[in-house]
Amino acid sequence: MGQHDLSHAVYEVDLLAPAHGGVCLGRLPDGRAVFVPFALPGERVRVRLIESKRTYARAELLDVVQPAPQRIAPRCPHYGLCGGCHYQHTDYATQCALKETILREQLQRLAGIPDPPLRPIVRSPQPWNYRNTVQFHLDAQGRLGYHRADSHQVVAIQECHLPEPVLNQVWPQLEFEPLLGLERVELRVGSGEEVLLILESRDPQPPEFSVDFPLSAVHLSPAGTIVLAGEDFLVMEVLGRPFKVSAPSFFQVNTAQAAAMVQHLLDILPLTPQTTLLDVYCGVGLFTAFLAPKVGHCLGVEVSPSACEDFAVNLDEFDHVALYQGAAEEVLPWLDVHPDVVVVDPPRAGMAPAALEALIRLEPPFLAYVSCDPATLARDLRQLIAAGYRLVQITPFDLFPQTYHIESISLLVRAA
Ligand SMILES: C[S@@+](CC[C@H](N)C(=O)[O-])C[C@H]1O[C@@H](n2cnc3c(N)ncnc32)[C@H](O)[C@@H]1O
Repeated sequence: MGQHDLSHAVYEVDLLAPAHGGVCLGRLPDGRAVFVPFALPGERVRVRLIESKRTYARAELLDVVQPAPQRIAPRCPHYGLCGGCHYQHTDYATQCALKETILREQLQRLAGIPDPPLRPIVRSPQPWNYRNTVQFHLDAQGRLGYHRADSHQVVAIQECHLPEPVLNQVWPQLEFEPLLGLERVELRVGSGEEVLLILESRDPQPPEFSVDFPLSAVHLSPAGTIVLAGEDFLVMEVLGRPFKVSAPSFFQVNTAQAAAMVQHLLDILPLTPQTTLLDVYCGVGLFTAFLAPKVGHCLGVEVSPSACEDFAVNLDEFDHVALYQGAAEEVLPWLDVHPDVVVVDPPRAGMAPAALEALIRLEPPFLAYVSCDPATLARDLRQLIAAGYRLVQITPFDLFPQTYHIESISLLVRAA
């Protein structure tokens, strides 16, 4: 609490630009930046400060005094309270335009690229009901909900417009006893509409639940995986190719957009039978499976034991594919290969410094950086550019409509 702590002070501000994180930038009377959620550039809004720092403040939206023409009524009654969606107050075309603007701004300001070679965003074919997976938390009464924005408090929900329709048939039927100690309840749907329920807790004892729907169910705890019903995996199909995805393994949540990203990698990467390809953070082998047939030699790096097991099944037909199980920051420094093409697809935190440094030492001529966070992408691009790489193009893919998340694929080439 310093001299700038003006918590609860109310202001009327004009919003100037969208910013990363689902907020809009305005200026307080003292010139400091203020970030406001659920608003649009060009709007005049009344806000109350919730955090006040020396150089910036964060505020909650009280009223929209002058709305932007792009403002629409949100579809969901939980919008604004539930932390899952950030852009339901505007149409899908505007959401996509906001994401392009934000990505450009992050690349300019954080990566130091004055004129980023940004391609148009690839829109999600479904702006609603596109998620093949959904993760809930339980409130004290055992009801399913999501975290409130910026909080771990659970908002029980009655409807959600992001999961695929099958998931929306199943989750309202799930019933749990109160205070079960479950950390997460996840539902996934496979390409054959089979449903997998994943219950996560620290307690090794599987919880009781009831549902009137044929599904597979597993319990994940530090003690391991217990199959409660059916299988412990799903089959996800992308571009006609099936992928085994076990309960703890990562898979892209928007299947149609996963296919678009695979196709984009096939289009932009120079792959020949002489190419050595390295796929870092390869998961269950989504990208590797489509790129491997084009190259002479292929290596994957992945830390999750479950994803590695799935990778071995999914890429079993290829003799020229090898997998290193371990953290990229531990595997890459010891790798004795000279890849021609590298694909990296790190988690939101971006690449660990040791992984990025080791990657630069491998000197791949071509690098595709698949990112789900523009800020950590920009940070890593700055280092790659300093090491002699040039950003040739970057294409955003909207994997997460109604939310602020921005996926993108950057193509970099190394100066000779
Ligand atoms: C965004 S996912 C991408 C997976 C895959 N490319 C796909 O599209 O399905 C990131 C993957 O990196 C793995 N991972 C996370 N941290 C890692 C690390 N330090 N080293 C290697 N893999 C890691 C995760 O288990 C996950 O499978």
